[in-house]
This record gives sequence, C-alpha cells and structure tokens, in this order.
Amino acid sequence: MEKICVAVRVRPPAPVIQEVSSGLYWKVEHNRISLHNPIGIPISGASYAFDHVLDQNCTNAKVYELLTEDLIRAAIEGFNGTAFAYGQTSSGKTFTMNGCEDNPGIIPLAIRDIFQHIQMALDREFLIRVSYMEIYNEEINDLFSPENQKLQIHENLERGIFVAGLREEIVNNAEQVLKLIEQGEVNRHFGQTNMNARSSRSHTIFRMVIESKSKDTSSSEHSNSDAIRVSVLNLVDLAGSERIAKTGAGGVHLKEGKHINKSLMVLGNVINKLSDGGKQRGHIPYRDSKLTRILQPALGGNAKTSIICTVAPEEVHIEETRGTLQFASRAKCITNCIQVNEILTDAALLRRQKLEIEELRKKLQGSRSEVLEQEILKLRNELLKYELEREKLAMELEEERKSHKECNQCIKEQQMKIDNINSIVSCSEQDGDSVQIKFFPSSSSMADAGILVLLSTGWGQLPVRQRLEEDSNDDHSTCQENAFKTPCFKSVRNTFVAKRSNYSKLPDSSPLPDDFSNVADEELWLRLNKGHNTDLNSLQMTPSIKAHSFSSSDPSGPSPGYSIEYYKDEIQNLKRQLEHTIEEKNELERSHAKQLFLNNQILVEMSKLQQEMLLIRGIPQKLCVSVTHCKDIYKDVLSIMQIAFKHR
Ligand SMILES: Nc1ncnc2c1ncn2[C@@H]1O[C@H](COP(=O)(O)OP(=O)(O)OP(=O)(O)O)[C@@H](O)[C@H]1O
Repeated sequence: MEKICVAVRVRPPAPVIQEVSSGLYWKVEHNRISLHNPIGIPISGASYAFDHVLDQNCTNAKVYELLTEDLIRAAIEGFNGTAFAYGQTSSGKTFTMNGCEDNPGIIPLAIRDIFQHIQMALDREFLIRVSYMEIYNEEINDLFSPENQKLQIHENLERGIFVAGLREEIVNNAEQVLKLIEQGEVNRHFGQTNMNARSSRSHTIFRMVIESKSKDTSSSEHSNSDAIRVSVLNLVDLAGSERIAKTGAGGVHLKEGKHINKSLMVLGNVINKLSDGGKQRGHIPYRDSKLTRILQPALGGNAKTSIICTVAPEEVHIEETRGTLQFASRAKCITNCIQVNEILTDAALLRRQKLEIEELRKKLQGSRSEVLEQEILKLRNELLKYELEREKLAMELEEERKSHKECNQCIKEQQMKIDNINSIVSCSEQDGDSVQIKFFPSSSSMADAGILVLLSTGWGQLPVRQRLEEDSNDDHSTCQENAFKTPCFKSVRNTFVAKRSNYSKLPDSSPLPDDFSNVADEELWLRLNKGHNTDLNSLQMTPSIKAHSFSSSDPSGPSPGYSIEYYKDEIQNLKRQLEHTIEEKNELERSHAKQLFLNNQILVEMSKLQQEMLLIRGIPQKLCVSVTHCKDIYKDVLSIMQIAFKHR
C-alpha cells in the first residue's frame, strides 16, 4: 500500500491582472501553504501541508525530480504510474506537464529520462508504445490520429481498462516521442478565454506502455527473468475548472467549460470517496466520467500516483485556490496498492510452472523422506520390541519344558513307587505271611526319614490289604481319627489301610508249626516286636496240641487219664500264651496306627502330586498357545520387515 504523492505548485503571479487588492496572500513555508492577511498573520483554517509545496521559483525540472522521477523509474521496473496536474484554469497545469522550450515539463523530461534509463539497462530489452488522447466534451479522441474520435473504454482481464481503437506508436527514442507529441498537440482542443490565451479545453492523457524482458535467457531456468513486465504510465494534463463569470466563456467554450467542470466534479467525488477509506468508502463513482474511468487504476488501484495541484497566487483566485488545496488534501489520504505487472509467454509460463513443480516435488520428497525415516525408525523399534518379547518367550518356554520334564520325572518316580507298593501289597496278600514295605516318598521329610515299615502276621494272623487310589478327595481327619482305633475299612475310603482278617476266628489248631522251616527267622521276629525278645524256647516247647473247647455242654470234659498237675501246667501255659497273644495284638494295633498315619501322609503327598499333575497337564496347552503366539509375532515381524524394505 502506498499513499498518493501530492504536491502544490504555485505559479508566478500573472503580470496583467489589475485589481483592487485587500492584501491577502499565500505564503509557502517548507511543505505548507497558508493564507496570510496583509499584516502577515496566517488566516485560520487556510493552512495546508502536502508532500511538497513548490513556490513560483520552482522549475519544472525540480517538480519532475520531486514528483515524477521515482514514478518513472518504477514504471521502467514494471509498476504502473500516473502523474497528473490538477488546478483551476491558467494555474500552470500545461506549463507543468508540457513546459516550454526553455523549461521542459514533466512529459518531455519523463520521456527523455525513460529512454536514458532504457539505454542504461543492458540486461533487459524494452518495447515502448505511446498513445495520446484527449477527453473533450466527454468524448475520447485520438490525438495521434484525429480520425479516431469518440473512442470507447473497455475492460478485460488481459489489458485491464483500455481505450479501444486508440493508435499506439512503437517508439525507439525520446525525440521520436516528442515529435509525435508535437503532432498530437496540433489536434488538441485549445481555446482562448479571459483567463488563458491558450486554455486547454480538454483533458489530455499521454500514455506510455513500457514492456521489457530480460536479455539473459540462460538464467531463466532458475528465475522469473523471462517474464515480460508491462507497465502503463499516464501523464495527464487536466483542463482547468473555471467560473464562467471569470472566463467569460460562451457558446462552444461554455459547453466545454460545463463538461470540464462536470468531469472535475466527478474526479473530486472519486477522490472524496477514496479519501474516506475503509468501510465508509462505499461505491466509487469511477464510471461517472470518462476521465475517472480511465484514471481508475491510478486512483486507489494498482499504480504509483503523483498529483501536482497548481494554484494561482492572485488574491482574486483565493476561492479557487482554496478549492484546489482542499481537493489536494483529500487526495493525500488515498492509498494505492502497487505491484509489478508481469505477462508470461507460453514458454515462460511453462518454465515457471516447471520450476514450481520442481520446488513442490523437492518439498514433497523432503517431507516424504522424513516420513519414511520416521516410519523406519518406528518399525525398527517395534522389531526390537518383538525380538525381545520373542527371546523372553523362548526362555519361558525352555523353563517350562524343563519344569515339565522334571515333573514328568517326578511323576514317573512316584508312579514307580506306587507300583512298587501295590506289588508289595499284592504279594503280601498272596503270601499272607510277612510283608516288607519300603517308602521313598518324594517329600523331603519322608525321603529323609527313609521309613521302613514291617508288618507281620503270625498267630492271630493279620493279612494286609493295601489300596491306592488317585482320588484326592479324602477325608483326612477321619483317617487321622481312625489311625488310633480299630481300622474300619468301609469308613476310610480310598485309603491305604491294613486289614486283619480272621481276627475273631480261633484257629483249629496251634499256629505254631510242627517244625520251624517255614517260620520267619529270629531277626524278623525281633523287628516285628521292636526289640521285644519273645521266649522262643517256650514257644518251641509248646506242644503241638489240638485245641479244645470247654463248653458246659460238653459232656465229655477233660479226659480222665490226666493228673491235676497236668491240668495246672496246662492252665499256666495257656495263660502265658494268652498274655503273649494280647501283647502281640496290642503291638500290632500300634503298628497299624502308625502305618495308617504314614499312609495318610502319603495320601497328602499324593494329593499334592495330583495337583502338580493337573498343572503339568495344562502346560502343553499353554505351550501350544505360546508357540502359536510366537509364530504370529514372528509372522508380523516378518511382514513389517518386508514392508520397511519395500519403503526403502
Ligand atoms: N510556473 C510557471 N512559471 C512561469 N510561467 C508559468 C508558470 N505556470 C504557468 N505559467 C504561465 O501561465 C500561463 C498559464 O499557464 P497554463 O496554460 O499552463 O495554465 P493551465 O492551468 O494549463 O490553464 P488551462 O487550464 O486553461 O489550460 C501560461 O502563459 C504559462 O506560461
């Protein structure tokens, strides 16, 4: 955004005016112009400041330097530019824009300057086209071709606002242009008024279209230097507002004056609207006059703009001067939005698009590679994680295998022991004699103890039955209680019990054999009686007699052939035998109780083993699940790795 540059130029007083003066005068100080009373005091509300305020001594060259030089340079670089002179009639607009031979105005100075710069710009080649038109009575006429009259204004995307049918001359040097202008001036409408011997009766617009492109096409691969810059420079000399009373215009001039004033009023409206700025601006009436329509880009559009407001210093023109200064003050508020105008040839367009595509591709590749790197990093991390998990699972699997093996071994050992016990028990049942049972349970207490239990049967025979079942739902408390009672085989289900068979049956004959060949040796007896030394001699001395029952119903009674002594001895002997038998019975009961206790302990151990077995049975299933899980993980890892390699 750039503000319009506004300057006020005060022309020298006209020598011819004869009037009664009140002594009011305009004073120029720096960039300010103020109306003063005759005693030199500024009049309130009549002081104006601008970018430049140029007094009567200012030359056109200075005006050009201050107001137009930058604009011309910008036009060469591709920016649109407009400079116009605004002011009342005979205030020096034409003098400022065209100048005279001694004091060339902005247009010839600009033309020379432009060509000078073009010649110095070795890196670019230029094409300059010029046209010259006037808006006379609200009609556009071509000053280079007088036959081109009443031209129309058009607008399109390519050219913007333009006058259709206007002759454009391609020019190569300043002199050529100046000559063309000279020719065009001939066609311009001038008129003589009371105020100006050569009064412009129309607004004139000298237009230069400056096209340029870089001479260096080799660097065009990496820049936009092949783009064609096109700028439009308008140098405008407006007709002056006039009071009919002052100018004395009549007839044609009156009509001209009316059109001039009307178009200037529209210009004032446009400036007013533009100076409002922001949302209050509303509709800008560019289309209300041909002048504002043509100058539209210069007023709030894409152009650098300079306005030179010329004023007459005479007291008689104070009101017009104040009007011009107010117009200038509003114009000062207008901002334009300028930008380089570039036109791309097909080749240039193609090249620029190529560059853009290349840049986009680089950006895309950059972002793509970053994304891929991140993805690879993520995959690597995941891979590492899975590998660790796999190793952990493999270790767990190995441990479980070991544990399974150990358990199996343990079960085998236990099974062997159980079989061993079973075989011993079945042997004892078959033999009905003496049984030697060895336990090597897995539990440490039992193993350490290395318990050796001997069960024996003898007189008062005690055959042993052992049962072993795997069911762990035993009533151990019952077993414990029963361990110290006479065993009850039915109440203790699935327990390891000893049974005394034929307990109540009296033998038909003495249990002692006739000879001792089939009787257990002395060591066995000693062990059975826990060190109690049985009177073997007495046992051996016991005669092999047939037992008799002495029931009251027995009519026979003792044989009469025996003496009293014999009977006494016999009674004594029987008493001893009875005592011995009772003792043996008690001992056996104790052994049974102990055996039951041990059996219960074995059952507890077996129950534990069974629980372990249950756990062990579940291990293969677990292992299968683990192995399947491992396989799945391994498959996932493989697929992830395959994908990562594809991306690479
Ligand atoms: N700064 C100046 N120095 C010397 N002479 C000047 C200056 N400005 C204007 N003049 C003279 O004043 C007279 C009127 O000037 P000019 O024709 O340029 O006025 P104008 O504003 O163009 O009038 P119009 O609107 O009627 O065309 C001319 O004779 C011109 O030479």
